[in-house]
Amino acid sequence: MPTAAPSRPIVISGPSGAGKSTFLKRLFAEYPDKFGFSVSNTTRKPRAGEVDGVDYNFLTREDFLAGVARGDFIEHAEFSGNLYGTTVQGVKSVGDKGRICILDIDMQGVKLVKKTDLNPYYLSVQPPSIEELEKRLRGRGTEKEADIQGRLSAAQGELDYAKEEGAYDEIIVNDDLEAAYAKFKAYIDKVTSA
Ligand SMILES: Nc1ncnc2c1ncn2[C@@H]1O[C@H](COP(=O)(O)OP(=O)(O)OP(=O)(O)O)[C@@H](O)[C@H]1O
Repeated sequence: MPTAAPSRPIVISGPSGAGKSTFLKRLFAEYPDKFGFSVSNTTRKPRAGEVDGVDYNFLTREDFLAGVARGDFIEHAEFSGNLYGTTVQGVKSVGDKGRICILDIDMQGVKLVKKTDLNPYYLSVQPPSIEELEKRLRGRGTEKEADIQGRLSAAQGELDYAKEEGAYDEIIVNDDLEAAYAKFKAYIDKVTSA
C-alpha cells in the first residue's frame, strides 16, 4: 500500500514579540497531536532526567562536527562551549512520524532553510507597528532594556526582509489577537489540508 507523503513543514517567523508563541500555544492546544518540533542536537552533557532523542540528540563534538562537514545541519551555533543545531533529517523525521513540523525561527534561519530541500510553507507574523511591538515586549517583561532595544532593531530588518518578493507565502498582522489568530488558523488549516 502506498504510504502518504510526509506533510510539508511550516516555518513561522517574524520579529521577537510579534506573537508567534501566543499563536502556537493556542494552535497546539486546539490540535494536540497534529504538530511537532524537530529534536535539536547538542554536544552538551544531558541533565538529570533528559532523554536522548527526546529532549535533544546528544552527540560527541566529533560526531557533531562530522555532521556539519557532511552538510547535515540547517544551522548550528556554539553557546558557552557547547554546539547546538538543527538537522534537515531532524525536521524530516517529524513528518515521517505523521506530524507536521513547525519551525519557529528568525529571518537568518529562514534564509538557511531556503537552501535545503525541505520545501516548507513560509509564514510571517508581524506586529501592527514597531511602537506596538515595543509596548508588547515591555509588557511581556521577559527581557532587559538592552535586549528590548536589540530586538527592536532586529525587528526592522525582519519586516524589510518580509517585503522582498517571495520571502513569505503568507503574512499575518497580529493587531487584534482574536482576528489575527483566526487568520493564522485559517492559513494553517488550508495548507495542512492541501
Ligand atoms: N494581538 C495582541 N495584542 C496584544 N498583545 C499581544 C497580542 N499578541 C501577543 N501579545 C502579547 O505580546 C507579547 C509577545 O508575544 P509572544 O511572546 O507570543 O511573541 P513571539 O513572537 O513569540 O516572541 P519571541 O520570538 O521573542 O518568542 C506577549 O506578552 C503576548 O501576550
